[in-house]
Amino acid sequence: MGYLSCKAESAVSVSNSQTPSDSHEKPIKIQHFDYSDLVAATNGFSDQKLLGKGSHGYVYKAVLRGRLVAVKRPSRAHSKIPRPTSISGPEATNEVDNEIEILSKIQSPRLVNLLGFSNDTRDRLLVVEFMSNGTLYDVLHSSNANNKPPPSWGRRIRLALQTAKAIDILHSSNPPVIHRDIKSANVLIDRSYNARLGDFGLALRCHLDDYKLRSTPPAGTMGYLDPCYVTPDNLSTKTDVFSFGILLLEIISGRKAIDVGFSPPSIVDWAIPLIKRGKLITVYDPRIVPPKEPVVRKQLAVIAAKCVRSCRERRPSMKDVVVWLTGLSKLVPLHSWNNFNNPCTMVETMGQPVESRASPMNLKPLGFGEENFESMETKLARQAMRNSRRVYSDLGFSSNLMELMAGTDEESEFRGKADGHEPNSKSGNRVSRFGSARYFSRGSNQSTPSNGREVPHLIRNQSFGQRSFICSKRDDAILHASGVSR
Ligand SMILES: Nc1ncnc2c1ncn2[C@@H]1O[C@H](COP(=O)(O)OP(=O)(O)OP(=O)(O)O)[C@@H](O)[C@H]1O
Repeated sequence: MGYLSCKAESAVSVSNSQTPSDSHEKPIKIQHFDYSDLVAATNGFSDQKLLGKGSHGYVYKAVLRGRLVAVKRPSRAHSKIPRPTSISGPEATNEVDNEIEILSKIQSPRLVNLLGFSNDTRDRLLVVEFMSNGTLYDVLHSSNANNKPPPSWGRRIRLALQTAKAIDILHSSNPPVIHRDIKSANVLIDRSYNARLGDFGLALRCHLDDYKLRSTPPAGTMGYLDPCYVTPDNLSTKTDVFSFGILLLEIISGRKAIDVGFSPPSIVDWAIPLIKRGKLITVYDPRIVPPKEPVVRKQLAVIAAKCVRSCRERRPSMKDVVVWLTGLSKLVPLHSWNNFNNPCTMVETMGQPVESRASPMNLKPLGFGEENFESMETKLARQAMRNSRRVYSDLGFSSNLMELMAGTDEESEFRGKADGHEPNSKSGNRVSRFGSARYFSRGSNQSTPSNGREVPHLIRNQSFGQRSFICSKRDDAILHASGVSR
């Protein structure tokens, strides 16, 4: 096939000298596979081995050298035509070499990593890590068809965070990599239900002033494409930030980026006016109860709104997004996404939808490749969870929230509320901290150290004594909750 180039070979030699982003993972040595071995491993590219079909070609399941892998084969029929749902970028034929070139220089547990490619230059095949749990698109939009419950909020935030980390890794590499095709169909779910970013066919690895960037026509997928990206020199990392914002809206709402069943069909045109008017509940996926914690509800929506700002200079960096989502992941109870110890008790305790009980997403133990989210506080929180306690952890998150919610025109409707939520504020909202909780009685700035006493249940014991959690304003209280309660 005419699209083959020697770029892949040179990329491999570079790759072996690279260290992966996560030092605990062994670097993958990119291998050359005999074309005939790949044909044999896919039973001659049989339908039984077919995992899926994209606009660039077909993906097959195979076992190679004792390892389960995915083999990507560009379609000749599609090799010369643009992606059907995409705005045309480089020809599909170049995407294979592009993917090899990019992925051989960057490896991470947050990416669908390249394992090798075929040595036959007429039919270049990519061998990448096998992702056994489909795509984020499937998780969000095919759960009804598969008779699977939609993912819990804890799970969704975690998938969003892992995707954000993947993009941040790309943007932080030198030279930066701009993915250009961030979408839920390109986020794959591995065997431990972690999100991994894949499909680097359109990615560009270059500095912003490189000729390569300035000479590459805009590309991406309709519904996710940054409206600012109309000429090559408009490309920046903020282009990916916009697409991530769309993906986050998709995670929040459970609706597709473009869905003619909605008016307006574009998710951004539909969701952002609702968010600006403070109608957050309307934006949340109707299939499950929205996140209980108002701060989570607000902040998820605000992060998405910030990412899709029309002025790209005002969009956050992916690093900011990672920090914010990390804060949120710590506010959402661990057991809504890690409830394998006693799922039923936890689901009932937390008032999460009952369907979560049956969810393999929720019941599957987190295993190999799991992100190490366990700071000291979350370890304590996990311990508390085993004792059927409710856990929150803020880890200084409140200040991020203030920064996030205040000070911008777009979020002005949140500003008043955010001010009222300031920790230790005169409004008397209490603050508690795990292990050394300080209770603030309503209407008082006097605090009392907890000396390790247990904090009563925030929601159930609404009339708990003088040192209450101001349960009549429990939403406010939750905002700063960082303690453990029974
Ligand atoms: N590494 C993988 N492991 C398991 N399944 C995969 C893997 N990569 C892709 N697939 C499956 O193959 C399908 C097609 O993937 P592919 O990347 O070719 O296209 P896409 O991203 O869905 O669409 P497009 O190419 O238009 O962006 C995916 O939807 C997924 O179901």
